[in-house]
Amino acid sequence: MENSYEFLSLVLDSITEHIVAIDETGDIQFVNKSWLAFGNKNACLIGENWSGVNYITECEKASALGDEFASHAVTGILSVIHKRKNSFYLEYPCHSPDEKRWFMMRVSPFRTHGRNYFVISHQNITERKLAEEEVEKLASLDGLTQIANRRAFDDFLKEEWLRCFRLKKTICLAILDLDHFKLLNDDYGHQYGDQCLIKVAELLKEFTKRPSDICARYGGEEFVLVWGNLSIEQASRLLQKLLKKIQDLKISNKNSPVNQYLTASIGLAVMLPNIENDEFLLTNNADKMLYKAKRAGRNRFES
Ligand SMILES: Nc1nc2c(ncn2[C@@H]2O[C@H](COP(=O)(O)OP(=O)(O)OP(=O)(O)O)[C@@H](O)[C@H]2O)c(=O)[nH]1
Repeated sequence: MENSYEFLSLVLDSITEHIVAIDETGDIQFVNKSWLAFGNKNACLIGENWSGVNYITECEKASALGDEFASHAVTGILSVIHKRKNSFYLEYPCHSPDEKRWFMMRVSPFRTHGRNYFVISHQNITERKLAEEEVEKLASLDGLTQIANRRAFDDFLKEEWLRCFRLKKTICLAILDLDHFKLLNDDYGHQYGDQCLIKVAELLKEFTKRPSDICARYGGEEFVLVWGNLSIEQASRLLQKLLKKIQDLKISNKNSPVNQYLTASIGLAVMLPNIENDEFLLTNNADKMLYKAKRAGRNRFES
């Protein structure tokens, strides 16, 4: 009984991985129940009518429609069929309209009755992928304010700099430092200070909404904003508004010589990326402008 076709196909039908076996030409020879059930649930073109269907041709059709993972799958399957690789695996997204899903596809060969066959299995790896996404997100966020941290900011700036270089567009960078924050901490306590940092970060998000923008906690009571493809005039208008909005938060800082409410100083720099400058120079310039704003009396921006 244990060696019978019925017994073995029941075993294959009981596992959750979607399994399909093909021959050297790509023609489907066997599918398990999970593979059929997934196809039926997801309106796949091949269902119960799998006999005589060529798996590689179907992947090529999907690839021609722009599915880049189908194209990788074809390359991988052929590399095992042509013995360039012993096995192949590929992780790919397969999101449905209402849930995120990822699968891992594995291709392994076997030989029987003088012919070569290939098992292609698809395993749902969504749980692992979601956990990885969460870890990635946590690693790029500042723990207190939940906006980007310095590391994520550095990565973003590098990318955005290159993008503006290619597009020949200016990029603006502003470093914002809260004024007399030490007095605020001393007068109202560190926890109050923490809440203020959270409120300011929330506000900065409002000013950096495009995909080419970012706000980040640069360290302590210092924040940084980047706007790709923005002119200095546009950035200046945004910063005027931002300075006002920070004061409008009405966060008490009673002993500040600048204002009874929390204020900020900002250094703004703009550059048209080219081969003679880089993002570090942009940051340095903004830093110098911040210093100028502090010396000029705070609660202002300089560029
Ligand atoms: N509550 C809180 N305070 C912080 C945090 N990080 C840095 N600080 C405080 O921010 C203050 C920064 O002080 P300074 O560098 O002297 O600057 P400042 O008092 O803001 O003065 P200016 O920048 O010159 O206007 C220090 O008291 C730090 O302890 C934080 O995460 N939470």
